[in-house]
Amino acid sequence: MTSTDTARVVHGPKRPGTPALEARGLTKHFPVHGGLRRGRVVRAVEDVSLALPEGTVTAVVGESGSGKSTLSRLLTRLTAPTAGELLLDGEPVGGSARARRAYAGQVHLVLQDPFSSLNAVHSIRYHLRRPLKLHHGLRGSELDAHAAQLLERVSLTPAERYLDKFPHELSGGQRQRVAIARGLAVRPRVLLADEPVSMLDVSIRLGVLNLLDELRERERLAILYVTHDIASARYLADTVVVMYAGQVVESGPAVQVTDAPAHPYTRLLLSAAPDPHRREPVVLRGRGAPPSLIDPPSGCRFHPRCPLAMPVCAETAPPVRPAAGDQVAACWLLDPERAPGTTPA
Ligand SMILES: Nc1ncnc2c1ncn2[C@@H]1O[C@H](COP(=O)(O)OP(=O)(O)OP(=O)(O)O)[C@@H](O)[C@H]1O
Repeated sequence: MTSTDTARVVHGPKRPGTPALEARGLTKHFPVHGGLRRGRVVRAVEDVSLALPEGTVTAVVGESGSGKSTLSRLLTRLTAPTAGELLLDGEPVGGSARARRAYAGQVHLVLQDPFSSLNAVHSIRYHLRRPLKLHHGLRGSELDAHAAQLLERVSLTPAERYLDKFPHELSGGQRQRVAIARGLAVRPRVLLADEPVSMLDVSIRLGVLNLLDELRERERLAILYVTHDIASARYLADTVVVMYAGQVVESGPAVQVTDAPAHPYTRLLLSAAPDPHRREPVVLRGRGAPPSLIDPPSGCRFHPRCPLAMPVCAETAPPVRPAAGDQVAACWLLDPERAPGTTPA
């Protein structure tokens, strides 16, 4: 592969066949409504192309404000894109109400805070029976049998112990499992998990990550794992996609990206030693701040913070280039003609 500035690079696990979900050139600009910058836009996500094949986990990592949540909301269609398109099983996703309902059945969002998605006044039985009724038309004893199966699929066993409990009677990890079980009731093919463990105690995070891994393996789900914690991304994901200031700066096999990062920003993320007790979004203090997404820096958006920046970095955005194998990065250091120690032709 040579410079890829003319061809669009699709980030995500490399698997033969059609991905369950694919994003092409997803872009989101939020209009600014008040203040001095009224009429301008926040460039939250810029031209992101991503493929999520079944049976794989793709992690999107980056510090606070890098656009991770906006990307996952674009993938759920909760946010309308400024540009770009989504393909489900290779077919462009339609805009009709029917197409939206079908999409919502296939692509499920797992929220950070399971409390916000479970209703305190209803039992677990109610939460699980409802989607089974609405989406699959189940009735009577079938409902309880299927609700119990859902709990077993998320390792809440014996199911009878949980069915009549209320959300507040469960631990955070158990609530997240119930929220995932309820999502599974609709039989999705894609799970979008946005910081699914960041609000849980450290001791139970691994259990929920392992559950996601089981679902990937056993049910062949395509999973997007959004996190600020690059160490957990390495643990769970096949592929890591690193975002900075709304753009993908690097992607590739998780072990490769975390063992031998090609982009200086990925190195910076890795050097901010992951604190497993961290609950708040990661901000890399002491090394400058992420840029304004209303007036992003010219050239490479990372150049004002980059310890290795060259003059070209402030002038021209770097194309995405191969680093090693399936690992790619958008950095001028990967250009043999620009890297330090070489003489431009
Ligand atoms: N509805 C909105 N209107 C205007 N700007 C928004 C909106 N939603 C997000 N943004 C802006 O888009 C940028 C990306 O935000 P986003 O929440 O996607 O980042 P993130 O990486 O998920 O951060 P965090 O980890 O803190 O949630 C930020 O500058 C944010 O302020």
